[in-house]
Amino acid sequence: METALHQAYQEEMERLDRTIREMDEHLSLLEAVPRYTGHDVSEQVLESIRENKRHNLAHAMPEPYFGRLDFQESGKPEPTPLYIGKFGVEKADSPDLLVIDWRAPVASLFYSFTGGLDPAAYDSPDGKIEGLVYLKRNLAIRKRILQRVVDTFDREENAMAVTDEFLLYRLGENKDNKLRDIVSTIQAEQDAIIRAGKNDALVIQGVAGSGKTTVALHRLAYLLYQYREQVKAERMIIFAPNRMFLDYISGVLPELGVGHIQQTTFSDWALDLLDGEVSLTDPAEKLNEWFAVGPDRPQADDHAPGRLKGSLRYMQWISDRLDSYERQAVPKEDFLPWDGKKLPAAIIKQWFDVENKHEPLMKRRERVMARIKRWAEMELEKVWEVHLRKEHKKKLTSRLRDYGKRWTAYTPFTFYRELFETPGAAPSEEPSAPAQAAADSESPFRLPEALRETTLRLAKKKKVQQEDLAALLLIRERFVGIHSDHRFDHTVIDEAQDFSPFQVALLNRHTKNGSFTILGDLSQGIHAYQGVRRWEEMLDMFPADARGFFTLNRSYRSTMEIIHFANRVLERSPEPPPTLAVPVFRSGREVAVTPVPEKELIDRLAEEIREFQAGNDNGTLAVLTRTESRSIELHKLLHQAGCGQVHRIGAGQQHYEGGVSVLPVYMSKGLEFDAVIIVDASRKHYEQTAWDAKLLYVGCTRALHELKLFYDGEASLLVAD
Ligand SMILES: Nc1ncnc2c1ncn2[C@@H]1O[C@H](COP(=O)(O)OP(=O)(O)OP(=O)(O)O)[C@@H](O)[C@H]1O
Repeated sequence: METALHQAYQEEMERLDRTIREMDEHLSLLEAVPRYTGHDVSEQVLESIRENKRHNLAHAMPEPYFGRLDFQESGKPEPTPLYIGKFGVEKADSPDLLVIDWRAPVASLFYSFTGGLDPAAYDSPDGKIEGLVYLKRNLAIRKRILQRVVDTFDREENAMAVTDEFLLYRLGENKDNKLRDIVSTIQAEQDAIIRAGKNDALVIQGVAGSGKTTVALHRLAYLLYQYREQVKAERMIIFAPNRMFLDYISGVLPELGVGHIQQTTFSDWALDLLDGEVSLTDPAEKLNEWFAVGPDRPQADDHAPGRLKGSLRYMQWISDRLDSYERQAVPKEDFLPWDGKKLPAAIIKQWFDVENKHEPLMKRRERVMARIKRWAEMELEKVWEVHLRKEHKKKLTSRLRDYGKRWTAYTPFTFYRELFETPGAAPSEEPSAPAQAAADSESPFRLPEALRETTLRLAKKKKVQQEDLAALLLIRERFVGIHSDHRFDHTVIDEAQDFSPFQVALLNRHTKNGSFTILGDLSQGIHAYQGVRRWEEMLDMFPADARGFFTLNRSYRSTMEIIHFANRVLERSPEPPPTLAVPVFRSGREVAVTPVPEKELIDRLAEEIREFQAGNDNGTLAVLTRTESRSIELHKLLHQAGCGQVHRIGAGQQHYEGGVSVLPVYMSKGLEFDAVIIVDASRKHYEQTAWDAKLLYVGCTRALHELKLFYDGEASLLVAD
């Protein structure tokens, strides 16, 4: 066995030497060709191919490949060793490949092959290709030096390695402040998602740490490679919960050689489209209200404002209002440019309804108004008497102005605000167009009076809440349409359990062919006042033959001890989930639930932080609090206790710095830390409710290697022995 390993190592060293030499030579040849900057199109194309090769060679050189698969295609005399890397690399003197891009069809075998002597197959552009796998080998190369060789399958022994040594090695590493790529250790169930067809809306339910975010980013890189003629990076978009999270994931795509993909939050994107017409209320206010401790917290049921305004019924209600407005927008009176001349209302309506039918509403209004003016001017030319014509002209100008006033030009916000002006949406004496429309509707949807009042009160200050944004964008779409710059080839929604069906339906209108990757975890649905309860709320929006539902149950982030502990928290919830996370076989320290009286807390935390910093150079540690005010308090006290650099993460945070951080649990969602200390894990702070269980679950599953919980008084029933 030892000799076999030694031989394999020797063989791979030689192969690596040859590969790097060839790559060096190839790069030198390409560098020797002067860069073309002229206007000849075919020369430009050749230059861009050369530049792409230079880029790939330069980026691939330090770690040219990470895997080898010996595959004998049916009908071929012998197996061919295929080397798989982050970038495809051609030989200098032929189009043959030295290294195969991980996204190429044949490379899928490296990920999907899980052992056995039976033929394996992959989908190529020419159809299914079958053959036999002889060897699957992982290789770690760092800075051009071969460091490890691990065979996970050898046909002669017909055995798949029991544990994926390579995966465990990667998972055991400490993490810094950025998420990393996983190309060398993508698992079969993740690969199936990454390579799923472009024109499907994929919804992925994955337990905490199952690689959802990572997989979604790899999927983007795959789509760009596989459908390079149809999708462009600039027309792909990732929606994430906050800017700090975007900063945290920002390294993965460049590592995969992919740039220029739009990355935003739904609020930022919406406010940008609304051209600064409205602003949002401070999100911290809402978070503090929803995440308050004890009876002060509002009920997060279907009547919560976010659930109501995020529902498809609300979307329908807005849409009905717009339909009604469309039916009634044209004034009912004829247009009289001057006494004795008339443009019948029926004709104006015909211009609006038929001739400009496919234009958005405000454009139609503009066009029809211009046409009325043209008509009147032509009529004016027929008047020969000069002084009469002058008089008519004057009249025309003022009557056009009056007519325009009767046909209000709304902005998305002014239209939306008017919907809330009439109590109970009942018609007033002189109803405005939207209020009249609201009254006319047969839709059974009624907005609760209190919500109407709050919305109106804020609107008077030109403020809205996050849950109003989808409605405003829907109105905007009907008023001015969607510009091609705002249509996406593919849309990723991360932490989608916190998105509302209305938001997804709206994004669907901006996304070509329903091409989506929607990922989340219902067990982490801590924003229950706005998010979904069941994935069907989103899935049902897409045609049955153009959607896919995947589940990821293996958790890669945390040790077995942490996952088992976090699972127990969910099991003690009044609403336990149907499936729990399955950890990979990686063992670490036991989770500690320790009583720490309040007066000793700061000293104890300071000691933990110092100990951690002494043993972990670039490690990350998080102190997770139940509320934001508590994190402000602890941050200050730790600072006074001389704890050095401790970052506080609040609602408006833009960057994640790594190191030691203090933050409320709800802000930690999506992030991960080498070690986590949850403070206030007491009965008072975490009750045995479904929501608190989710909150605590999120906190526990942020830890990679070590988890501690401190409580004062009685431990929460969710974690007590
Ligand atoms: N196949 C893999 N190989 C190596 N590491 C992996 C693999 N899959 C996931 N990981 C690691 O597991 C961790 C969790 O990944 P990620 O954040 O993408 O999961 P998630 O499902 O989005 O988590 P959460 O829902 O808890 O935010 C990351 O450190 C990631 O690098």
